[in-house]
Amino acid sequence: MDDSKITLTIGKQKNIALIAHDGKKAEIIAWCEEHKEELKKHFLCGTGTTARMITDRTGLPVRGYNSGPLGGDQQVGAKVVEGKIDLIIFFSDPLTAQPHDPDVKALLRIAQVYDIPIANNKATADFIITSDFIDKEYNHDVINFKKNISERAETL
Ligand SMILES: O=C(CO)COP(=O)(O)O
Repeated sequence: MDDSKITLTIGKQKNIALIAHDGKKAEIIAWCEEHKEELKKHFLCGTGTTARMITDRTGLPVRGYNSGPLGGDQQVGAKVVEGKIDLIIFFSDPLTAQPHDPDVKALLRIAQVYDIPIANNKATADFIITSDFIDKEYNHDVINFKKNISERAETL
Protein backbone atom coordinates (compact mmCIF):
# COMPACT_ATOMS: atom_id res chain seq x y z
CA MET A 1 0.00 0.00 0.00
CA ASP A 2 1.15 3.51 -0.75
CA ASP A 3 1.62 5.20 2.65
CA SER A 4 1.39 8.69 1.19
CA LYS A 5 -2.23 8.09 0.15
CA ILE A 6 -4.83 8.63 2.86
CA THR A 7 -8.60 8.24 2.55
CA LEU A 8 -10.56 10.99 4.27
CA THR A 9 -14.26 11.14 4.98
CA ILE A 10 -14.88 14.79 4.40
CA GLY A 11 -18.61 15.18 5.09
CA LYS A 12 -21.44 16.48 2.97
CA GLN A 13 -20.34 20.05 2.57
CA LYS A 14 -18.11 20.38 -0.47
CA ASN A 15 -15.52 22.93 -1.40
CA ILE A 16 -16.50 23.99 -4.91
CA ALA A 17 -14.36 26.10 -7.25
CA LEU A 18 -16.23 28.23 -9.82
CA ILE A 19 -14.38 29.50 -12.89
CA ALA A 20 -15.51 30.91 -16.24
CA HIS A 21 -13.80 32.62 -19.14
CA ASP A 22 -15.23 36.00 -20.16
CA GLY A 23 -17.40 34.57 -22.94
CA LYS A 24 -18.95 32.19 -20.41
CA LYS A 25 -19.45 34.49 -17.41
CA ALA A 26 -23.15 35.02 -18.13
CA GLU A 27 -23.60 31.27 -18.39
CA ILE A 28 -21.96 30.49 -15.04
CA ILE A 29 -23.92 33.27 -13.31
CA ALA A 30 -27.18 31.86 -14.70
CA TRP A 31 -26.09 28.37 -13.64
CA CYS A 32 -25.32 29.56 -10.09
CA GLU A 33 -28.71 31.29 -9.92
CA GLU A 34 -30.44 28.12 -11.13
CA HIS A 35 -28.68 25.98 -8.50
CA LYS A 36 -28.49 28.61 -5.77
CA GLU A 37 -30.35 26.58 -3.12
CA GLU A 38 -27.86 23.72 -3.49
CA LEU A 39 -24.80 25.94 -3.81
CA LYS A 40 -25.72 27.77 -0.57
CA LYS A 41 -24.94 24.58 1.36
CA HIS A 42 -21.34 24.49 0.21
CA PHE A 43 -18.18 26.53 0.45
CA LEU A 44 -17.54 28.38 -2.78
CA CYS A 45 -14.34 29.81 -4.18
CA GLY A 46 -13.18 30.83 -7.65
CA THR A 47 -10.94 32.90 -9.85
CA GLY A 48 -11.09 36.64 -9.18
CA THR A 49 -13.50 38.09 -11.71
CA THR A 50 -15.78 35.06 -11.80
CA ALA A 51 -16.03 35.02 -8.00
CA ARG A 52 -16.83 38.74 -7.80
CA MET A 53 -19.43 38.63 -10.56
CA ILE A 54 -21.21 35.60 -9.08
CA THR A 55 -21.38 37.27 -5.66
CA ASP A 56 -22.60 40.57 -7.17
CA ARG A 57 -25.32 38.96 -9.29
CA THR A 58 -26.51 36.10 -7.08
CA GLY A 59 -25.56 37.08 -3.52
CA LEU A 60 -23.73 33.77 -3.03
CA PRO A 61 -20.51 34.19 -1.05
CA VAL A 62 -17.55 33.15 -3.23
CA ARG A 63 -13.99 33.52 -2.00
CA GLY A 64 -11.99 34.99 -4.85
CA TYR A 65 -8.40 34.24 -5.79
CA ASN A 66 -6.41 36.13 -8.41
CA SER A 67 -7.92 36.66 -11.81
CA GLY A 68 -7.23 33.74 -14.16
CA PRO A 69 -4.65 35.47 -16.39
CA LEU A 70 -2.83 36.59 -13.21
CA GLY A 71 -2.48 33.11 -11.74
CA GLY A 72 -5.96 32.30 -10.40
CA ASP A 73 -6.13 28.94 -12.20
CA GLN A 74 -2.80 28.03 -10.64
CA GLN A 75 -4.04 28.98 -7.18
CA VAL A 76 -7.08 26.72 -7.61
CA GLY A 77 -4.75 23.97 -8.89
CA ALA A 78 -2.59 24.32 -5.77
CA LYS A 79 -5.69 23.85 -3.57
CA VAL A 80 -6.50 20.70 -5.51
CA VAL A 81 -3.01 19.39 -4.76
CA GLU A 82 -3.50 20.20 -1.07
CA GLY A 83 -6.73 18.15 -1.02
CA LYS A 84 -9.02 21.12 -0.44
CA ILE A 85 -11.18 21.17 -3.56
CA ASP A 86 -13.94 18.58 -4.09
CA LEU A 87 -15.49 19.86 -7.32
CA ILE A 88 -14.58 22.31 -10.07
CA ILE A 89 -17.12 24.02 -12.30
CA PHE A 90 -15.02 25.52 -15.09
CA PHE A 91 -16.93 26.96 -18.02
CA SER A 92 -14.00 27.42 -20.37
CA ASP A 93 -14.46 29.12 -23.74
CA PRO A 94 -13.59 26.73 -26.57
CA LEU A 95 -13.85 29.47 -29.21
CA THR A 96 -11.50 32.10 -27.78
CA ALA A 97 -7.72 31.92 -27.35
CA GLN A 98 -6.59 32.62 -23.77
CA PRO A 99 -3.25 34.28 -22.96
CA HIS A 100 -2.87 31.93 -19.99
CA ASP A 101 -3.72 28.74 -21.88
CA PRO A 102 -0.82 26.84 -20.20
CA ASP A 103 -2.37 27.61 -16.78
CA VAL A 104 -5.78 26.41 -17.97
CA LYS A 105 -4.27 23.16 -19.23
CA ALA A 106 -2.34 22.75 -15.97
CA LEU A 107 -5.57 23.01 -13.96
CA LEU A 108 -7.34 20.46 -16.16
CA ARG A 109 -4.38 18.15 -15.82
CA ILE A 110 -4.08 18.42 -12.04
CA ALA A 111 -7.84 17.81 -11.61
CA GLN A 112 -7.36 14.65 -13.64
CA VAL A 113 -4.32 13.59 -11.61
CA TYR A 114 -6.21 13.98 -8.31
CA ASP A 115 -9.49 12.55 -9.65
CA ILE A 116 -11.48 15.71 -8.89
CA PRO A 117 -14.82 16.03 -10.73
CA ILE A 118 -14.56 18.92 -13.17
CA ALA A 119 -17.43 20.18 -15.32
CA ASN A 120 -16.49 22.13 -18.43
CA ASN A 121 -20.01 22.71 -19.69
CA LYS A 122 -23.53 23.22 -18.34
CA ALA A 123 -24.74 19.70 -19.12
CA THR A 124 -21.98 18.16 -17.01
CA ALA A 125 -22.35 20.76 -14.25
CA ASP A 126 -26.13 20.05 -14.09
CA PHE A 127 -25.43 16.35 -13.93
CA ILE A 128 -22.97 16.65 -11.03
CA ILE A 129 -24.91 19.21 -8.96
CA THR A 130 -28.05 17.04 -9.06
CA SER A 131 -26.20 13.75 -8.50
CA ASP A 132 -25.60 11.66 -5.40
CA PHE A 133 -22.07 12.96 -5.24
CA ILE A 134 -23.20 16.34 -3.97
CA ASP A 135 -25.36 14.84 -1.20
CA LYS A 136 -23.07 12.14 0.04
CA GLU A 137 -20.36 11.93 2.59
CA TYR A 138 -17.36 12.18 0.35
CA ASN A 139 -14.52 9.75 0.69
CA HIS A 140 -11.57 11.32 -0.90
CA ASP A 141 -8.19 9.81 -1.62
CA VAL A 142 -5.66 12.49 -0.98
CA ILE A 143 -2.02 12.21 -1.82
CA ASN A 144 0.39 13.87 0.62
CA PHE A 145 -2.45 15.38 2.61
CA LYS A 146 -1.05 17.16 5.65
CA LYS A 147 -3.80 19.40 7.00
CA ASN A 148 -6.46 18.48 9.50
CA ILE A 149 -9.88 18.06 7.86
CA SER A 150 -11.40 20.94 9.81
CA GLU A 151 -8.77 23.29 8.42
CA ARG A 152 -9.83 22.66 4.85
CA ALA A 153 -12.37 25.43 4.37
CA GLU A 154 -10.56 27.90 6.62
CA THR A 155 -7.37 27.57 4.63
CA LEU A 156 -8.98 27.89 1.23
O1 LIG B 1 -9.38 33.12 -16.89
C1 LIG B 1 -10.04 32.47 -16.13
C2 LIG B 1 -9.89 31.00 -16.05
O2 LIG B 1 -8.88 30.50 -16.89
C3 LIG B 1 -11.05 33.10 -15.25
O3 LIG B 1 -10.51 34.21 -14.62
P1 LIG B 1 -11.45 35.34 -14.04
O4 LIG B 1 -12.48 34.68 -13.20
O5 LIG B 1 -10.57 36.24 -13.21
O6 LIG B 1 -12.04 36.06 -15.22
